[in-house]
Amino acid sequence: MEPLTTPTRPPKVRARAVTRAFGHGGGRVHALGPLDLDVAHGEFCCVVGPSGCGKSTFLRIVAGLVRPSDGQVELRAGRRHPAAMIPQDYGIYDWKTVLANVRFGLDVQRVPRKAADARARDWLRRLGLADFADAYPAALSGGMRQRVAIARALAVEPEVLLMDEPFAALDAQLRTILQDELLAVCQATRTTALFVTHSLEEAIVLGDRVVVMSARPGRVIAERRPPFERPRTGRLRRSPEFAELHSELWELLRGEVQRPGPGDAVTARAPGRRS
Ligand SMILES: Nc1ncnc2c1ncn2[C@@H]1O[C@H](COP(=O)(O)OP(=O)(O)OP(=O)(O)O)[C@@H](O)[C@H]1O
Repeated sequence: MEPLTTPTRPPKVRARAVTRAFGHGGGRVHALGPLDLDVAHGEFCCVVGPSGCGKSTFLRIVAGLVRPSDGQVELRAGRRHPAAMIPQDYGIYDWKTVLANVRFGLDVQRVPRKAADARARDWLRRLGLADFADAYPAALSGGMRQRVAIARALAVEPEVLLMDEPFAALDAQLRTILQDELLAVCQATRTTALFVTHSLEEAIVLGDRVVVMSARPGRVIAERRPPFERPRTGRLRRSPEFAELHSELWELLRGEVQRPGPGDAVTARAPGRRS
């Protein structure tokens, strides 16, 4: 495995020996770790790994939604609301208009209504939703709902954007378009991003770094830096370097997918966990 790079500034996210187990006794599942990961300021870090290896669990730990069983996660940020998360199901509210959904985080932060409306409308415009501010989510397509979720997360100007397979439910064309849009926005705002995906293609296109996790309990087994300059565009998908990296990472992942994991019913104590 290549060593983690040492950023010149302290990492924005630092995870050390993070483990998480669920359940008790014979039904205890060792879901994650021990996992070490640094994400540098402004870095777009993609995490890939076999299904059930603990990717979402790790993201939720970084978001502060789940506690690790052991280990530490530090999120170095100057603001009160440093991180925003886009969950798999988008997490938008059907009873609120598109504008109110995008403004939601700003309302929670008690940003005055006029300023919050202006910022929300600006994000709607950037994501091509300006004409839908007063619509309700039920009237939107899947891709538009996804854009609302992205706009809502970015409207709070988070220092760290956490995304859990945000494009999983979309068709291939729309996924490509939204990948390019996300890339453009994150490059422009230099937002630090931790992005979980099943798709190697997506990870290579978006990531400054692609981190590969083992089968459950997920640990970092490899990381690669896609050799593409920024600003990037989706055209890099057609380059030989892309194909080469994709095939290398796919071999690594295939080994993990085929590796028999510990049975869910087996008692598995998180390594290093104090009893
Ligand atoms: N709240 C929970 N209670 C019990 N087990 C859980 C809980 N959350 C996750 N797990 C278990 O932890 C393991 C890791 O789950 P997690 O959702 O983090 O994996 P994942 O890598 O994100 O999977 P996928 O790629 O399929 O979304 C799985 O075995 C899952 O069943």
